[in-house]
Amino acid sequence: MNKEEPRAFKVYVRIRPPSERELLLKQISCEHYLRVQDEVIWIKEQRSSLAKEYSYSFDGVFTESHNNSIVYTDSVSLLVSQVLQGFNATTFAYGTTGAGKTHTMFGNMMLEGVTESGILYLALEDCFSQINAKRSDFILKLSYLEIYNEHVIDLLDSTGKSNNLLIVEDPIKGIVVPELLEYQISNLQDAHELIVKGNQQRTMASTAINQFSTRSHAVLRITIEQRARERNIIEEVANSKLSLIDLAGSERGAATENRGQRMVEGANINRSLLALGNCINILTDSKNKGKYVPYRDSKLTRILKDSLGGNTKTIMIACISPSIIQFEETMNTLKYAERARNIKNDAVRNIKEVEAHVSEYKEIIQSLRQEIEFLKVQLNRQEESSPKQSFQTEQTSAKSPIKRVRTQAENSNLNLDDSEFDVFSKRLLDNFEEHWEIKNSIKEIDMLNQENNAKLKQYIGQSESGISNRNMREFRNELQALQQNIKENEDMRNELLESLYSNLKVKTELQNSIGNMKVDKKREILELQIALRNLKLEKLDLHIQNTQIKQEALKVKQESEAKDKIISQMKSELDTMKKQLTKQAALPRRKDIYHSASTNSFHKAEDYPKLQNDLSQEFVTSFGYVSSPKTQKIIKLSGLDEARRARKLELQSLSSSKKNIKHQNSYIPNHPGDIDEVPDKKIEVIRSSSVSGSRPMSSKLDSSKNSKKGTVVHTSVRGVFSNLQKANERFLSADRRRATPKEERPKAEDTKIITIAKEKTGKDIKKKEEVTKMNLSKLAKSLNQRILTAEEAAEIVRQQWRKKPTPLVKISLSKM
Ligand SMILES: Nc1ncnc2c1ncn2[C@@H]1O[C@H](COP(=O)(O)OP(=O)(O)OP(=O)(O)O)[C@@H](O)[C@H]1O
Repeated sequence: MNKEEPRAFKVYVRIRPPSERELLLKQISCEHYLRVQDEVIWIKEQRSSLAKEYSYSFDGVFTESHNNSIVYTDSVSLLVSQVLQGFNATTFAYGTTGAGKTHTMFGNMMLEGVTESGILYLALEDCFSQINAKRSDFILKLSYLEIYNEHVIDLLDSTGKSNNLLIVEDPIKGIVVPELLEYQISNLQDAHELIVKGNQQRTMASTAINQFSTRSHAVLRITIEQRARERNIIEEVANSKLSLIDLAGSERGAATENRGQRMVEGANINRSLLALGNCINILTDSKNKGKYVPYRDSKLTRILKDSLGGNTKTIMIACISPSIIQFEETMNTLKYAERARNIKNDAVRNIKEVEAHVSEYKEIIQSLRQEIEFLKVQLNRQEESSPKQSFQTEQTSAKSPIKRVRTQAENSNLNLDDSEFDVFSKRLLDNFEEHWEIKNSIKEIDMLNQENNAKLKQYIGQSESGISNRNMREFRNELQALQQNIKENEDMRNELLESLYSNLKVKTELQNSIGNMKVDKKREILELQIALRNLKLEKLDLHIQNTQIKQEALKVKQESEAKDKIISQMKSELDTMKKQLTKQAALPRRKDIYHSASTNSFHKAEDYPKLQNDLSQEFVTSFGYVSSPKTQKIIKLSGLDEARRARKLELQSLSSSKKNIKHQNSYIPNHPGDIDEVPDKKIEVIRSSSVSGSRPMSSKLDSSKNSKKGTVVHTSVRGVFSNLQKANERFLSADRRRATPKEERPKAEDTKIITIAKEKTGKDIKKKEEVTKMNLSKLAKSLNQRILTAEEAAEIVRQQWRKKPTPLVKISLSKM
């Protein structure tokens, strides 16, 4: 089993051993029906001897010979260490009823005399032993809930009052159930006691398939707060959560033979598993980016939202039966599980979604508040009005689209007994909550489609401006998928609007019934229940607002820190620039020193590293003149454009002060120190550039003006000399610019090159760089010049080197 794979969503399959009943009824023939090969399961159709065999691949497959301990070590154990590093993690067992989910998660803890611990217990054990070995302080809290018939119930609240809790998407903590009880645990024993307590409350029943069938989804959650123990370490707090989930089993009505309450449970279980399947289907297809994921379709998918498309490392253990009778169910589970492997958990997306929800909540709560107000007004009105005003039609509110039609039957005073009242109250609150969920879903779709439409605009803009090198087919597919998703989101929105309409109809009926209630006390209770729900929402709203404010404050703080960093960077750049300018002002003096230090105008070899350092700085600042594309990029990246501009101005003023310098043959001096001292001596034309470089084309052409014979245009120097040669070139380039009067500066020459190149090659050339990209030899030939080979150039350098024992290095070629 590959434990090191970085995927955040992994799927394992577990085949349980055959039960006594299955063996008795000879429903097992594993060798023909199910085959396991490493991480692949082969399943054979049973219809004929030529039946097809299908294969499904997973992150691991466990067979009947693997007990819970092996399953844990090879799959979930890695999650525990990750949770202790600060990651969120979830493990859930999935499968049909009786496939072994509860056994996998709890072992036979639910039964008398535990013989095999489940993954949940093993994970906690591991957690505590790892914590003890760590040098941090941990605070562990445990909560335990079940989702039964679409209600969230706190299994640790023995009063039984926490039976319909709200699920909220907290901007920081992710999915939470704020009213859920959390108990701090400090050892395994504490955890065990709480789990046993919770299990006693869990809804279980006997079905035709499973004697101890769990009829609800159970979510055990451990939240972990971690602080470094050492005092000298900056205090960091890591919060993470480990969720261990035992899902209720999917089931076919016919197979379970369920009736009455069991059937209602089954329908709800199937509904939530169907919703889970729908979410998985959308999340696993890359074409579905931007498509609405209906997490709100069930409480299960709401709770699992973090674990499916969010910032959580998740392991799904799909449990299957070895019985041939379960062929269809096993096939479905395997298909479902293999598909789930493609889920990609994406932390960034999750955070973004959470942020978007905060403002939505406020609006929805506001509208709910208005509705409750309306409800209260209606109740008051009802009290005031005579009971004999029986048949009437009225508008519920100026803004509300619902027309309230009261039937005679409704008007006959409602006298509910206590159990009827409870059912009524439950219907009312369910309706209230459904309303909330539908409205949230619509808001989410609207937001998503807003984003999608903005993307669509971008796509269309792209196609209008023409996609140069992009694969057209790929582009069209993406565009099509986006359009399709927008449309499907719209369809979903329309469906939700219909549901909202039905919800409002039911709500109107319920409101009417409240109005007709005979016993004032009961009416009051209902009113209070609604008010309570409303208050809870307000509390949540405040909490979310508070979190949002904190987040914004944090963002502002981070932004201002980033700004401070930029400012200090800019300051240090400014300092560097100032230093360079000071150096520049002192340059004539430095030239004198260089010159007088060596009678033959060359520097001593030992001066070279220092010189090279000085030169490279000058080279950078005289960027406008020397323009190797790589250097340009580096300079741009380092943000020195500004420095360059300032430097340019400085150079301009320097060169204008030298306007009177007499230049004899070429604008290229032999050496920095030569300009003032030896204006009349024969000046050597210095060429140094790599063939592929874009540098001093201007000098080449200029020097070739008077020449008919092959004047050297380019020399190519490689090997040991190339670095020295480049440094020399930089030196000369920087100096050349300073020494060259404005009118002779390469800019004009660049234009000249381009013009000549254009004439000679017939190509439309706009930039100097383009000239170098052209066939240089062709250009050189047309200009009656030739390019030196690398060997020739190297030889020239070697000769120079031999002649002068301590040269800086330069390639000095006389004009022919
Ligand atoms: N790996 C296993 N080893 C031994 N017995 C197992 C194993 N898996 C399941 N069983 C047994 O099979 C029966 C059904 O298992 P379990 O209750 O775990 O199924 P389930 O998938 O949770 O069903 P439901 O969805 O109805 O709750 C139980 O008696 C259980 O002890």
